[in-house]
Amino acid sequence: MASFYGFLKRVYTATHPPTCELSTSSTPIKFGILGAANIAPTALIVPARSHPEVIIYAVAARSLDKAKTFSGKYGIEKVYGGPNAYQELLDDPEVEAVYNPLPNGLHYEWTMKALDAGKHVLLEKPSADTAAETREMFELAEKKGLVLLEAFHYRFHPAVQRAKAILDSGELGAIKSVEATLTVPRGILKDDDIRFDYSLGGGGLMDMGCYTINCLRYLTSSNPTSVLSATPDLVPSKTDSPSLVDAGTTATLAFPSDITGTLTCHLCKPPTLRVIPKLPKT
Ligand SMILES: NC(=O)C1=CN([C@@H]2O[C@H](COP(=O)(O)OP(=O)(O)OC[C@H]3O[C@@H](n4cnc5c(N)ncnc54)[C@H](OP(=O)(O)O)[C@@H]3O)[C@@H](O)[C@H]2O)C=CC1
Ligand SMILES: O=C1OC[C@@H](O)[C@H](O)[C@H]1O
Repeated sequence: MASFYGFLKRVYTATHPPTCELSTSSTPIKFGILGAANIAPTALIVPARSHPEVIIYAVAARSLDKAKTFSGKYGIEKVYGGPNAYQELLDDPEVEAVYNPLPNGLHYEWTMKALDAGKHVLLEKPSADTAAETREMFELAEKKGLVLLEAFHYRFHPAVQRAKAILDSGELGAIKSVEATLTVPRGILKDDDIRFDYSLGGGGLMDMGCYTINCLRYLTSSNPTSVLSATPDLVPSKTDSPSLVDAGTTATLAFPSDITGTLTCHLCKPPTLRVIPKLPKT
């Protein structure tokens, strides 16, 4: 009972973190946000309130009204709105770091522009549509001495780090197989969500699947060598052309040392009560 109470308390504190005074001893890093995205308050604006070393200084949105409403709601000082708003934010010399929560298909373009403008970037996952684009972004950041970080928050969770430490210690013996599952229950995402739009880098594997692939690679400390099987559940097409995006995918990948990794991801999974990790079949 005490641990359940502790769990509720941790969830509450995570969503309602304490606020703090701005640091007087150092100058906080000024962040600008590209797009008034749904995820921005949860991922950055609210958590930043308990970090005196960071200030959310500016937001840019394609509509000035939307940008103003957003900045008013979250107390953001500087507002950019209209078709050139993103570039205007990047041109603002006060902005030192940029948060890029644009649709996946725009990550590469605006991260390259932000790096070109000399800004550090916190980039939403998945970093880009292709490995080549991702490499280019990280190479540019390195060349310019800027920080570019993909927002895989799960990598900072103590539970994941503990699981990794146990596996790395060898106390369970050699890894034989790893499973990673991440799904969104049906009915949460609307049909017009960016996640279902191929032209914006949508798809279940791109959205939830990027976590599961990342997790398999992280826990096995290796990269897959081949795809043993992959079964997409395609979003029904609204036209005569075949659907280009998956709502979800299940795949098994081969890793070095005869390890297999199985991933399951889905954006509209029928409701399930399974939230507790299950033990592997022996
Ligand atoms: N790390 C995490 O836990 C999470 C990460 N994400 C990632 O964050 C990103 C954004 O997700 P989410 O906040 O849910 O998405 P939203 O649809 O809420 O936000 C996307 C933003 O992109 C801007 N945009 C620019 N061009 C377009 C376009 N052509 N069509 C649609 N939007 C456009 C919009 O900004 P404007 O205001 O200028 O109109 C909009 O606010 C995704 O990459 C997603 O994978 C999402 C949720 C959780
Ligand atoms: O963490 C997340 O949860 C819900 C997803 O759709 C989102 O894009 C993802 O990053």
